[in-house]
Amino acid sequence: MASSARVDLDGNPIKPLTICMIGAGGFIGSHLCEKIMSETPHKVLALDVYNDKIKHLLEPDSLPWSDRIQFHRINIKHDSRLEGLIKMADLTINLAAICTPADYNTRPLDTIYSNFIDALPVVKYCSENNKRLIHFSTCEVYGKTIGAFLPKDSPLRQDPEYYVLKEDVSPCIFGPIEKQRWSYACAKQLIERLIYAEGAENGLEFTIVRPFNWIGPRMDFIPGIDGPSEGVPRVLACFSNNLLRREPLKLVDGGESQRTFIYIKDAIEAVFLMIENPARANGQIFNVGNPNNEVTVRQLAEMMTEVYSKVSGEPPLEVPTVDVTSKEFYGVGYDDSDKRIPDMTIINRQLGWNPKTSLWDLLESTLTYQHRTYAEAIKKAIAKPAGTS
Ligand SMILES: NC(=O)c1ccc[n+]([C@@H]2O[C@H](COP(=O)([O-])OP(=O)(O)OC[C@H]3O[C@@H](n4cnc5c(N)ncnc54)[C@H](O)[C@@H]3O)[C@@H](O)[C@H]2O)c1
Ligand SMILES: O=c1ccn([C@@H]2O[C@H](COP(=O)(O)OP(=O)(O)O[C@H]3OC[C@@H](O)[C@H](O)[C@H]3O)[C@@H](O)[C@H]2O)c(=O)[nH]1
Repeated sequence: MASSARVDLDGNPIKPLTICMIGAGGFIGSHLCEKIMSETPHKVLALDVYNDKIKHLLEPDSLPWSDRIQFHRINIKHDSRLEGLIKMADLTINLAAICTPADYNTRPLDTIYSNFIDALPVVKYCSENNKRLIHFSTCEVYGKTIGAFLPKDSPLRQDPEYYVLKEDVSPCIFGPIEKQRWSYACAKQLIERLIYAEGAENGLEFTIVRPFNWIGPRMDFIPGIDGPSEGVPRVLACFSNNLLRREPLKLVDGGESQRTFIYIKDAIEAVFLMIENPARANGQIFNVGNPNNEVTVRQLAEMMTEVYSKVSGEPPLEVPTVDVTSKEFYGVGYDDSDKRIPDMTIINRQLGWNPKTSLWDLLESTLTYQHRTYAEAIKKAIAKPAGTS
């Protein structure tokens, strides 16, 4: 229910905002728009090249929030309407980016342009027009952990000092230039530094968000169903696709890398607190993740296999996983983050936020969605003889 009697964490009333959301048609944007429409009186100017994931919020005109959301089909690379839309808003949230690892080493130029060059005018227009900016960076700016460089049997590898990632302490550790995987992380790091400098020198009011593997419904695409057959999405969609097609899940380089996964709905709560508590969020860089949900990619594959079997009623495959090299899977120039545990001190102190959902529970609701949304379409696609349309 939209209500104008909302209060912030300090008990002050929150005035209705106009938010210019760039990349609103993506995974995170769609969840943010959904919650803003159903729970607040705020208006959204939704900018993206696509709107499939927010169609349900735009049509029909009779929706209760139809006067509070406007879609603008804009490519921010070249559209003179961008500054005008930023000027119309109180706050800009920039989500637009190429952010799938399969692109970082195969399309490094597009990746660097998208994550750095294309974000420049957004930062400039916010700064020049005294508009607040919430910019989406990434946990990848930390790169590898210090612990990754210790001998395998070093007891220091167990010491959190060597692996927990802290916004104001941890270094950013990337591989060599020929490992083009780091094109994304490096571009994101430089735009963070630029935003920080705009804050320091020109008084830009900013918040930087570093998401740690947010997952849930509507993430990426299922190859051959609502995205290209040869496309490689992020791991949730890769493994969902394998499960839906009853193929073994592919473990890159043994599936030894570790990640912490957070449910999109928990993470969106954190973004809401940032939106509505500018005095506590301005000038801050926030890790947003769930340190309690750590697994290796192999463990993720095993858990997803078990959960999918439960929600679909289909028995798991006898051989549920298969090993592939990163060169086979991603091509030359791939590299990986070894481990990603977010430190939560700053977000706890500033916003009092904590994630809630366990990995099992978030996989259960997400895979239920994947099964309901895609199982029939996959069956039809598989039944169709090759070459027919
Ligand atoms: N999902 C995660 O776990 C995660 C982790 C770390 C960082 N992030 C960051 O969060 C942001 C959003 O991620 P997401 O998971 O929603 O990705 P997404 O790909 O689903 O969303 C990005 C959206 O930006 C749009 N976009 C890209 N370039 C554009 C352009 N030139 N003009 C207009 N629109 C453009 C895309 O069409 C897409 O809808 C990105 O900046 C990403 O780097 C996400
Ligand atoms: O089929 C697959 C897909 C992926 N993987 C592995 O699973 C791990 C996670 O892969 P993801 O595709 O989710 O991407 P990563 O976690 O490496 O990076 C992500 O991190 C945060 C964001 O900035 C981006 O969304 C993305 O860069 C990697 O180790 C990858 O090699 C597999 O083993 N099999």
